[in-house]
Amino acid sequence: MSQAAATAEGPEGRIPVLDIGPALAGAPGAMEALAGSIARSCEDTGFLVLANHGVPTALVEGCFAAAAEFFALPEEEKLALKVGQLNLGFLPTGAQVIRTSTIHNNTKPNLNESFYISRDYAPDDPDILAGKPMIGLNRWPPALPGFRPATMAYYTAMLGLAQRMLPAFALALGLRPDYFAEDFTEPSCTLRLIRYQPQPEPEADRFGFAPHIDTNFITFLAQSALPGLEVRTREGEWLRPPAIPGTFVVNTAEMLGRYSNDRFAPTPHRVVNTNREMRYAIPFFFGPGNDAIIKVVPSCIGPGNPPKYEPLRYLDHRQKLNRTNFAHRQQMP
Ligand SMILES: O=C(O)CCC(=O)C(=O)O
Ligand SMILES: [Fe+2]
Repeated sequence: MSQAAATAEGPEGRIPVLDIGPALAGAPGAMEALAGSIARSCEDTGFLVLANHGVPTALVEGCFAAAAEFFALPEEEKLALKVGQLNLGFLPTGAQVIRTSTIHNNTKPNLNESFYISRDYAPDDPDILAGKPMIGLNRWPPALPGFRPATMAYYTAMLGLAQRMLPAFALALGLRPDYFAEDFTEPSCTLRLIRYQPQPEPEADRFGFAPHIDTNFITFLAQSALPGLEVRTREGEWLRPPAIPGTFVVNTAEMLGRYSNDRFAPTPHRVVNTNREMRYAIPFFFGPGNDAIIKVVPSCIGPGNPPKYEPLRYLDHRQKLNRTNFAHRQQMP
C-alpha cells in the first residue's frame, strides 16, 4: 500500500485550508474570494478544509462522544437497531461491500461499523403518515438518553453550515449565489457515525472504507482524532488532508459533479486504520431534496462542451442506490 504524502497547508495547497469566517460574516468581497479558492481546489483534488466555520467545538465533541458510547454498547443492543429498508440505524461490520464503486473493484467487506441518522421526523409528520419514499424515522438506543440530543444538535449545526456554504459553491461555478437554493429547501442529509477497527498490518484489498466517491452533493468531515483518510489525486497518488483540529474536511460528491458537468468531479477517497486504536468518524452528507431535478448548470455547458448528463431526480438516484445496497446486504451471510 502506498504511503500517504504530506500535504502543503495554507490557502493555496492542493487541499487548501480556508478561513471562512469573513465570508460567513458577510465581509465585502470575502464570499467571492472563498468561491475562487473553492473553484481552484474543486478543479484539482475536490477536497478542502474549512476553518473558522462557527460550529461550536462542544457539538463536534458531543457527537464523537455519542458515537463512542453507542459503539461500546453490547452487540445485541446495537443489532436491535439494525438498518431495515432504509439506511437508518446500525450497520454492523461486514455488512457493506461497496460493489457500486467504479473506482476500485472491491471484494472484501469494509472494516467498519456504522450508525445512520437522518432528519428527525415525528411519527405523525404528514410526510411520514403519507408514506413518502426514502424518508423514515430515526432509531434511537434506549440505553443512551443523551445520544439523540447530542447527535441531533450536531446534525442541525451541520445543516446550517452546509446551507451557508451553498452560495460559495454556486459562485465558484459562476452562478448567482442563490442558484442552488430551491433544490436544497428540503435537503436530504445523513449523519453517519463510523467506528473503524484497528488494522495495524496492511492486507491487500482490505480497507476500513474501500476507495469510493460519495453519492450526495458535498460531505463535511469533522477532523477525526486519528489519521486514516486518504484522497486520490488525478495523478493517482494518495494524499492525507491537513489534520488541523477543529476544522472540517469537505469533499465534493457525485451530484456536484453532475451539476457541474464534471468540472467539480467527485474525488475517490479511502480509509485504512493503521492505528492501534479504534478510529471514529462522523461524516455529514448534504444532498439535494428528493424532488430536486439535478441538471447540468448553464455555466458548465457551451459550444464544444455539451451536457454529459441527463436530468436526474434525486429521489430516483437514492432509490437506485438503496436497491443495490439492499441486494448486497441480503447476500451477506
Ligand atoms: O472516515 C472518514 O474519514 C471518511 C468516511 C467516508 O469517506 C464516508 O463515510 O463516505
Ligand atoms: Fe466518503
